[in-house]
Amino acid sequence: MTLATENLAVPGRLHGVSLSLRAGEVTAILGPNGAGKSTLLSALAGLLPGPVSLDGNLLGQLPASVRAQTIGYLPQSGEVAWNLSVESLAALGRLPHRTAPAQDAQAIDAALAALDLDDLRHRPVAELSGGERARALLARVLAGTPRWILADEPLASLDLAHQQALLHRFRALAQRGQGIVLVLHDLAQAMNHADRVIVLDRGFVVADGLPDDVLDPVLIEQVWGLQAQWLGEPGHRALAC
Ligand SMILES: Nc1ncnc2c1ncn2[C@@H]1O[C@H](COP(=O)(O)OP(=O)(O)OP(=O)(O)O)[C@@H](O)[C@H]1O
Repeated sequence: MTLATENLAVPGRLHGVSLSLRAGEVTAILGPNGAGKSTLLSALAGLLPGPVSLDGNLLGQLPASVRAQTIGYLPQSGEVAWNLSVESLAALGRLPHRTAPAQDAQAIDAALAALDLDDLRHRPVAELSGGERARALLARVLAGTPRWILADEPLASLDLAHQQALLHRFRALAQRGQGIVLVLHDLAQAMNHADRVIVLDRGFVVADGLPDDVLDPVLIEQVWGLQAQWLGEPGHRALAC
């Protein structure tokens, strides 16, 4: 099960990106502001033109319904166009499916529980805090039970406890065979929770591999311009700058 691209170029934004992502793994896409992370994620989701393939089939040639069932995409912006309830927002994740109401309800309940939204399920999204709204938007993605979850900075506005819970949830989903692709800024989260990291700089992939191999102080200084060193034990590392 792969989501792959070959020589992907978006003028001025991405240059000759080739990679093959594997389901069952948590992949973190890292890089400074403007490096091209969101552009890459939206291209992988099929939202920009480019040669992206799912298990060898070009995304553009797959029916829209199959793409929508298979890839769940969480954009960086936390905007919600309509003032739906949290539950109704999550239910939008079921639209690509034609399953029985009971099955839909089960998927929605599971997504709301996973995001700690049970108590907020009837609340209009306009009356949520930023972090609550971010969790509600992610619930929509989880409710769709997609094989691939592509999430752009899903942890950005969450408190520490919800960040940890979500990282563990992503791990559990990967263990069940889903492909998890996260744009992150926190290198320690990538180091501790990703199976693979891809580092972008000015539109180029400059590193791709195991977190421990890729995120060495030399690369961090080269890409982020920071002198840093890792502290702590594997799985619980912290970055001192
Ligand atoms: N719609 C667009 N049209 C043209 N250029 C864009 C567009 N969106 C982003 N860019 C530019 O493309 C480059 C990559 O942007 P992108 O949003 O992919 O970066 P990013 O790595 O996700 O950054 P950040 O960490 O700030 O979210 C930037 O130089 C940005 O200014």
